[in-house]
Amino acid sequence: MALVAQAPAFQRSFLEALPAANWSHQTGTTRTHCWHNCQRQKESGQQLELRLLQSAQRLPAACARFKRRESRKKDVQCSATPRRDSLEPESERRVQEKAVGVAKALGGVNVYLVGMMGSGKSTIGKLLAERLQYRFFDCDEVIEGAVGAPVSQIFKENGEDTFRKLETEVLSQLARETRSVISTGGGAVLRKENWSSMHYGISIFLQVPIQTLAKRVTKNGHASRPLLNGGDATDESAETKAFTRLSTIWKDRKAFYENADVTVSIAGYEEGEEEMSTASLVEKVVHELETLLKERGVKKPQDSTGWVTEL
Ligand SMILES: Nc1ncnc2c1ncn2[C@@H]1O[C@H](COP(=O)(O)OP(=O)(O)O)[C@@H](O)[C@H]1O
Ligand SMILES: O=C(O)C1=C[C@@H](OP(=O)(O)O)[C@@H](O)[C@H](O)C1
Repeated sequence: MALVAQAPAFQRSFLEALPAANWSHQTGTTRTHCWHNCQRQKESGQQLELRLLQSAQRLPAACARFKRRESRKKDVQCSATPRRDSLEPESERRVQEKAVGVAKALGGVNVYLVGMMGSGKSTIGKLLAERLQYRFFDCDEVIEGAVGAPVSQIFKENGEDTFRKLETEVLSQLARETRSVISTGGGAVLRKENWSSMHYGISIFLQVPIQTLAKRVTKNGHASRPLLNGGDATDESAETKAFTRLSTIWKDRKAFYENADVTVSIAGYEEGEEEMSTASLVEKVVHELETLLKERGVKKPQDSTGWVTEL
């Protein structure tokens, strides 16, 4: 336990939270896995502790890398291609003006996006961050950067519980940031500790009909979403299977998502009708944020020239 005892507080709690002998690590260019290694090599407890310490140390570095990368970005690249219409010039002017006012009124407070997998947290999060002139973090990507393995692999080889502990650690670190939009994983709402982090900021629940989610995740393939049990995206019934699985997950999580400060729903379009464009959705999110700030009685922010932002 020597290394654990010497580690700084955050790393100590992180190390203690992780199940022993259940971790992924890199050796040179070949990724191997502790669990299998332990079986084969019967590694000593100290070697394992060293590995865990190294992984824990990579978390702040992964957050920092993410921060640098995002701040360098000029154009936001979305992972797929949802309709990203530009708004009419007048709407564009109005929403941008509104976003400036909202960002001032937020005073650096973080915005967390929660919602089911495929609800658009990453896509909308990046665009919202652009509008607010905030940085953008995707929790899953920060975890993947720290561990050096995709989420699906962490689930498969280390188990969901280990992933959830990492997710909690990342959220607690990101809560120390300011002026950030944070896209959480779909299951982040399940843990009370995560809400302790998210309650430092404002949480927005992106509510999307299950049928739409099923279509989106099937189109994307399930590889990156282990909870959908790796259904084959080319299988004709894949969407039906995804719908069934997502419906069960939704039933278990509905109440947790409803803890969010704001709900932005894209329900309301009919079968066959096109999905709401991302630009309109971000406009809606900015509007809901403004409404919330007004309800909370946030004072109209005033800049040094005495100009008052109209909320
Ligand atoms: N408003 C939208 N209209 C159409 N497709 C969308 C929209 N928002 C997201 N998508 C698509 O849905 C999929 C899942 O989006 P993503 O942002 O990765 O969701 P999440 O981060 O919540 O899992 C992606 O292929 C994305 O392009
Ligand atoms: O719903 C969930 O429990 C999960 C959602 C995923 O994130 P997205 O919501 O970004 O797909 C990812 O964190 C992991 O596969 C677990």
